[in-house]
Amino acid sequence: MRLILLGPPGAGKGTQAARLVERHGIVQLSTGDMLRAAVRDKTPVGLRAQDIMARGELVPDAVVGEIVADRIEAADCARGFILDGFPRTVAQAEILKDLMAQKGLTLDVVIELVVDESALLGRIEKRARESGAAVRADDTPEALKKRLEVYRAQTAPVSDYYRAAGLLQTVDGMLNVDEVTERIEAAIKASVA
Ligand SMILES: Nc1ncnc2c1ncn2[C@@H]1O[C@H](COP(=O)(O)OP(=O)(O)O)[C@@H](O)[C@H]1O
Repeated sequence: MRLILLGPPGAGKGTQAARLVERHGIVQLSTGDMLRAAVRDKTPVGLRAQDIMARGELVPDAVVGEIVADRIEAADCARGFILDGFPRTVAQAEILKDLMAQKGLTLDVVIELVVDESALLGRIEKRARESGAAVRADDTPEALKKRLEVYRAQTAPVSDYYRAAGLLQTVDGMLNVDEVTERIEAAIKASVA
C-alpha cells in the first residue's frame, strides 16, 4: 500500500503515520525527518537546507525529490510506504508521479487531515514544550507563521491536484487521536481494492 498524508504543521500526520506503520507493516517516509537528519549529519543537502528550514520556508523541489527518489527504492519500501511531508508543492507531486511511473509503482490513496488553523499554534507550542531540549529550530512563533503561510500558498493546491486525480480522501483531524485513526482506516478500506 502506498499512501500520502497531507495536512498543515500540527495536523497530526506524524502521530497517525506511526500508527499506520504498526498496523500495515509499511514504512513512514518523512521528508522533514530526512532533512533534519541531513542537517544533523552536516551532509551537503543538510548544509543547504538548514537555514531554509529554520525560517519555515521550503527546501527546493529538486533537492527533496532526489531524497525521496533514493529512499523509495530501498528494500524496506517493498510492502509500501506512507509519505509524510511530501509532496508539499504541485511541482513535487509531478516529480513523484514521474518517479513512481518510472518504477512501475502506483499510489493508492491521499489522505488529508483537515484541522482548524486556530488549533495548530496551540498544538505546536505544546509539542515544543514537551520535547524540551530536542526543540525544533522551526517551532518558533515566526517560523510557524511562515510554515502556515507556505502551507496555504503552496501545499493546499496539492489537495486539489489529488482531488482532480480522484485520489483524495479528507478526514477530520479535530477528532481525538483514536477516532482520526479509525477514519483513516475507513478511508483506506474504501480506496484500496
Ligand atoms: N517536501 C518538502 N519540500 C520542501 N521542504 C520540505 C519538505 N519536507 C520538509 N521540508 C522542510 O522541512 C521543514 C519541516 O518539515 P516537517 O517536519 O514535515 O514539518 P511540519 O511539522 O511543519 O509538517 C519544512 O518547513 C521545510 O523547510
